[in-house]
Amino acid sequence: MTDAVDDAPAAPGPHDAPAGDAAQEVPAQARHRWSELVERIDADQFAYYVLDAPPSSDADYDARLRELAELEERYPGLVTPQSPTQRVGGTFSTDFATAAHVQRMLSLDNAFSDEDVAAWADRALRDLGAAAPHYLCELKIDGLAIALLYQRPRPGEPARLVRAATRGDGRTGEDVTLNVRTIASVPDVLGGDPATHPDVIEIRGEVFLPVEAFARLNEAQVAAGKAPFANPRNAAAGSLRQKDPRVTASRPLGMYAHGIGAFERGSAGGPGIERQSQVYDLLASWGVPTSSHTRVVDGLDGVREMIAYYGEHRHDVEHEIDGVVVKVDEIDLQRRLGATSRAPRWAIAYKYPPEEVVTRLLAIELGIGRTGRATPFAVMEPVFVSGSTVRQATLHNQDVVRAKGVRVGDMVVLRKAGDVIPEIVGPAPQAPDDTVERVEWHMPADCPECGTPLRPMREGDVDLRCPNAESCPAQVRGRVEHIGSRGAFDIEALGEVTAAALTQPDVPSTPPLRTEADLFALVGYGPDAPQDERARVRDASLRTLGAIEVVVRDPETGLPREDEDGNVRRRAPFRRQLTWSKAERARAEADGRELPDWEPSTAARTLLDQLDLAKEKELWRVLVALSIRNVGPTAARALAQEFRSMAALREVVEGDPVAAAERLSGVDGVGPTIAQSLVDWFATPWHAAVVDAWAAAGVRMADTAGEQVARTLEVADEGGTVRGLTVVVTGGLERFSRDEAKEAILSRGGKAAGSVSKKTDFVVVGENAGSKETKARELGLRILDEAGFEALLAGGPAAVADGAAGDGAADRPAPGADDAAAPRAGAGAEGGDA
Ligand SMILES: NC(=O)c1ccc[n+]([C@@H]2O[C@H](COP(=O)([O-])OP(=O)(O)OC[C@H]3O[C@@H](n4cnc5c(N)ncnc54)[C@H](O)[C@@H]3O)[C@@H](O)[C@H]2O)c1
Repeated sequence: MTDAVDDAPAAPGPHDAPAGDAAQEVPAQARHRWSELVERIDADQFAYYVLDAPPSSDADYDARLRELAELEERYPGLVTPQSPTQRVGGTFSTDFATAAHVQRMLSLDNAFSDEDVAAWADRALRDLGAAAPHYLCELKIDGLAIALLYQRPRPGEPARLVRAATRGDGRTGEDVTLNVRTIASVPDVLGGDPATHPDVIEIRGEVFLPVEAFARLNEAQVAAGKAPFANPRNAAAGSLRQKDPRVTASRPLGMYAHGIGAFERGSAGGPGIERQSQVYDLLASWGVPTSSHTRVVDGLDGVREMIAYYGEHRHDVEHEIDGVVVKVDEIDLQRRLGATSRAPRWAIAYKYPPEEVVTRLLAIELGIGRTGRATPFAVMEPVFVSGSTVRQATLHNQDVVRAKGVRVGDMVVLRKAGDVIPEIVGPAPQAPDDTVERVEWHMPADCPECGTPLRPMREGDVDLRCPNAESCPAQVRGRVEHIGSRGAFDIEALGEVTAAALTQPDVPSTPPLRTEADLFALVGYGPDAPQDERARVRDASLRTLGAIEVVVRDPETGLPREDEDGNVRRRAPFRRQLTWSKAERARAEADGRELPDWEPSTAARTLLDQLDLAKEKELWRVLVALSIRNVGPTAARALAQEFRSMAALREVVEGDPVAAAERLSGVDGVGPTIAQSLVDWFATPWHAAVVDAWAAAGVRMADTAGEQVARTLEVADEGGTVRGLTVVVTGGLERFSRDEAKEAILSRGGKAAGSVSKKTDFVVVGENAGSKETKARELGLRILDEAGFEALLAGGPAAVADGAAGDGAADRPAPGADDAAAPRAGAGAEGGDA
C-alpha cells in the first residue's frame, strides 16, 4: 500500500503501520499514531509538490515529520523504507514527461536551534576523525529544486542545456526543459572558456520568484479573478510547472545554483576542484547564476553569525528564504560523510522560527465545511505577514478558542513565516490606553447556514457538525465544488465561485441545484441522444444558468458592495447583456422579431461542455466525486479496479451489510474503515438517489476495457515500466483509445511519439496501420501487436524480449532491458489480460 504512494503520481491513501515481528513490540497506540502521521504527511506532500497548494503550514508539516522521526526512534520496529523519514518527499505529476535523475536528488535534514546545528557538527566531526571542515553557509531559498543537465554536443564545443527536471521523488522528476529555457538567467549554452566545460554536468539549483515579482503577480491574479498564490514558493512552482511554456515565460523567474550532481570531466582541464565554494566560482565563470549571499566560515561561530544576520535581514533579500543551509565545504569530506536514503550527512538546513505579528481580532465566525464540520475562524484587521496579507485564521473548535484565551476585540499574536496557513498564537499584551471592549466567544448552538442544531461529530467529540447533510447550503456548496476538484471529476469550470452561484444564487431564490443530484441534469441526455434532444436540454440549461445573479461582496468585509445610487451590485456570471441600436430595434419590430436582451456567456457554455465530457470519465473519479467518507483517489482506484462498474459495486454494497463490509475489506487497498464508510453511505436513501440521478443523466459509471487495463497496470506499476522509452502507436487498438494508449505510456515514464524515427524504441501496430508500420519495418524497429503492448506496459522491455510478443522481433537488444532504472520485469503482469 505504502509503496504505491512512494512512486505513483496518485494522491495518497490510507496507510497501514508495518506489521511483523518488529512491530509486535510496538504498542497499538504508537502504531496507530504512526499510520495517522504518515497518511497526513503523504497528503500534504501531494498537495505541496503536485498541486502547489499546501493545506498545512510548513511549521505544522515539519512538526509532524519530527514527531514521526521521534516515534520511529522510540520504536524502531515502525521504520519502513516507505516512511517519509526515509525518503525524499514529493512525487511527480502526469502533466509532464518524466525524467530519471542520473544521481538521486536528496532533501536536507533540518535544524531548528543552535543546539541542533552544533549537534550536527559534532556528529560530523566525530565521523571525520580529526579533520575539521570549513562551513559553507548559504541562504535556503524558498523555491523549487531543479536539475539542469548540460552536455557537449561534440568535443571542443561548449556544453549546452539538454534537459531540466524537477526533483520529483528524488529518483524521477518532471521534464520541464521547455519551461526552464524561458528563464532569462539560465544559460542555454555555458559561457566562459569551453576548454573548462566538462562533457556532462548536472547543475542543481533553486528556481524562485523574486519577492517583488511575487507581489505583482498576485495583484494580476486577483485582477483577473483568479486565486492569489499562497507564497512565492508556490508561485514559483506553479509558474515553472505550466503546460504552456508561454505562461512560464511571462513570469520573471530567477535561479541560483547550489550544487552539482552528475559530472563527467572529459577533456576539461584546469586546476582540481576541492571545495564546493570553488564549484560556485567555476559555475559563475560559465555564466550560471549563483547567490551573492553565500559565505565560507571556519567555525560554528561564523555559522551562528550568518544565521543571526539573516534572521534580522531576511526581508532585505531579493527572494523569500526559510533558513540557512550549512554545508561542509571540502568535497573530499562530503564524500566521506556520505548520505542517508533521504539527505546528505554533510549538510543541514537551519530553519527560522515562524515570524510573528500583532493585529486586532474583530470577530469569530463559524464556517461549515463539506462534511458539515463546524469550524470557528478568526476575522482580523488585515495585516501583512511573511509575504501576504492575512485577514482570517482557523481556530479549529471551541476548545482551541478557549485554550488560546482570545476574546473578540483582543490584540492577538499571529504567525505564518514562509508558511501558508495563518495561526493565532494567543492574546498580545494589551496597551495601557487600549479601551476596546472585549467579548468572550461562545460556540453557537445552531448551524449559521441552515439553522439546524449542531451535534458532536462523534459521541463525546469536541468538534461539532451540522447534521443536515442533504440540504444545508454550505455542505451542498462544498460537495458541488468537490465534484469539480482535480482529484474528482477535474472540471475546471466548476470551482468555488461557480459552485456557490449554482447552489446559492441571490436571484433566483430557488437555486438551480437543490443538491449535487441535479448537477448532471444540466446536460441530462445519453451519449446516443439525437442532436435536437441535446440542443433542447442545453438551451433549457443555458436559460436556467442565465437567470443566476450573485451579489458582489467586498472581499475584506464580506459585505455587499453598492453602486453610486446605493443599490446592491449584482453580477450575472452566465449571461452577457446585449444592447441593440435604435435602427436594429426598428427593423426587428417591422419584421415582427423579438430581440433578446441577453445571451449565454462563454462561461455558461464552457461549464456545460465540461460537464458533458465529465460524464464519460473513469469510474474512480465518480466514486471520489460522491464525497463518500474516507474514499479518496487511492481507495476509489482500488474499488474501480475490483468492480469495474457502479452496478457491480452497488450489488455488493447494498446487499447484506455484514457480508458487504467483509467482501469490501478484502479488496486490496480497501480496509475495514473504508468498507464500513461505503456500506453506510449507500444505505442513506438520498445518497443512492444522487447516483441514480447521475446515471439517468448519462454519467457512464463503468470503465472500458482499456481503462481497466490502464488501471490494473497503474496499480501494479512500481515506477515506470517504459521509463525512458519512446513508443509510437499506430492504427486502431481494440482495448485502448488513442488517448488511453498515450496516457498508459506517459504514466509509466515513457514518451508517446507521433512519428517513427531511428530513436523510436517500440512501434505498436493496430488495425489499418499505414506508412508508419512500413517505415518501422524499413528501420528494423521493434514492432508489437496489442498483446505485446500490454506486456510491455506491464513488464517493461524484458517482458517482450525476442519472441515473447509481437511479430517483428528484430535483432536489436531490448533497450533499457538491463538498465538499473528499468523496473522489475513482470510487475503487474497478471493484470495484462484484463
Ligand atoms: N506545507 C506542507 O504541507 C508541506 C508539504 C511538504 C513539504 N513542505 C515544506 O517543504 C519542506 C520539506 O521539503 P524538502 O524535502 O524539499 O526539504 P527542504 O525544503 O527542507 O530542503 C531541501 C531542499 O532545499 C532546497 N534548497 C534551497 N536552498 C538551498 C541551498 N542553498 N542549498 C541546498 N539546497 C537548497 C533544495 O531544493 C532542496 O531540495 C518542509 O520542511 C516544509 O517546509 C511543506
